[in-house]
Amino acid sequence: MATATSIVRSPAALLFAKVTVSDHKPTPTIQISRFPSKRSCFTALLSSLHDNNDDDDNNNNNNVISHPKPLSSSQLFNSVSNGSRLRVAYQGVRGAYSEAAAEKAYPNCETVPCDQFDSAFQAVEKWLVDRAVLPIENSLGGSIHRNYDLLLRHSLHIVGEVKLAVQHCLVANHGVQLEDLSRVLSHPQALAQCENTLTKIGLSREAVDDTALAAKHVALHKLKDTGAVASSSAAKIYGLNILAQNIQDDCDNVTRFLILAREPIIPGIQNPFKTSIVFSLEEGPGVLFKALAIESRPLRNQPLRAADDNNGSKYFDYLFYVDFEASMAEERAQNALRHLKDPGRVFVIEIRHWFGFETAAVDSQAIALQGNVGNVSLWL
Ligand SMILES: O=C(O)C(=O)C[C@]1(C(=O)O)C=C[C@@H](O)C=C1
Repeated sequence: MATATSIVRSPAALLFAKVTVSDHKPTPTIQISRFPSKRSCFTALLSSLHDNNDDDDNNNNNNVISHPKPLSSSQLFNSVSNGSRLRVAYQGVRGAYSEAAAEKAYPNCETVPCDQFDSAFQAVEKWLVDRAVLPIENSLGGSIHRNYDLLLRHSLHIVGEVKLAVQHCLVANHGVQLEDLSRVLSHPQALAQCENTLTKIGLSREAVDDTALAAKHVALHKLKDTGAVASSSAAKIYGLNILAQNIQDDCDNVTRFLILAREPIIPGIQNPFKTSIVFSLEEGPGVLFKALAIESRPLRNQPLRAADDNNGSKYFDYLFYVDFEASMAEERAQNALRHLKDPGRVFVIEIRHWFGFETAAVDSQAIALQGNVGNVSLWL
């Protein structure tokens, strides 16, 4: 029944979670200093969501900036959702994979770009949007540690998941050839997913907040020596040329996104259900093994994907994330959790959270908000 386990070190600033789905190491990244830091910018209003007077962009503009500005934390205090269409927050700018994931989850939704993951969480909490769709793991790059951390810091509920096949393109301005490029910009996960290809081409890599932002930057600044790893839709939106398609190191490159809402879903048994739990353990040899040696685990012959970090574990507390394919409305899931919490077994210190979400149906609240979208499927 368990499908995934990852281990996250706390405190959050020292997150080193990983899932052993690949031996790819994330590419070391450098933040591009020319990009204004939006992390500390708490001043704009929601009206500027549709405002074209973007600082960096406006000075260098061509026609690529007539898109909503990403929502930043300040806007969260000054605006309200108009409640007409389902509004779904994602991190990034237009053309990011996260936007595609949001549209896959809710085809008729209004997607709302956010500058940071944290802004997307806050946008839901402050009723600016109805849902957030955020990446949590990728089949090549591993866990998105920041979102594991934010899940614990915020009080949102996982109400669904959506998997997106991610096919990266190498994009550049028209007239620029592959041999003109010396560097490439993208999201660190995207750079990691294309590591072999980029190394073969011999491009230096620089990280930005999302793939579409990389494409936008290349277009706005009319860069001749720099390309971006981004989606074909980002290339289209920002008027770039696709130099190479499907450049990820493995053609099966899938990112799993979580769908977050203010209200939890009531566990049911009609549809396939997943439950996510987060717990901490006492230190000691074999405690994780004992915790997961749940007799009621029906698929106990299936190996768990587990990640461990051998360095210095005594200095950190660890949190364990486990997803299992069962609903808390089912006895077997209740037994599994009871087993984890069994005082006779003492090693589970606390179960911090659990989230239940359906894996085969659209969340019904969203259907009500969206109107008639009965044929929508959230799942691959
Ligand atoms: O940069 C984007 O376009 C994103 O949506 C982010 C993100 C990620 O965080 O993993 C999403 C999917 C891909 O795996 C690459 C990047």
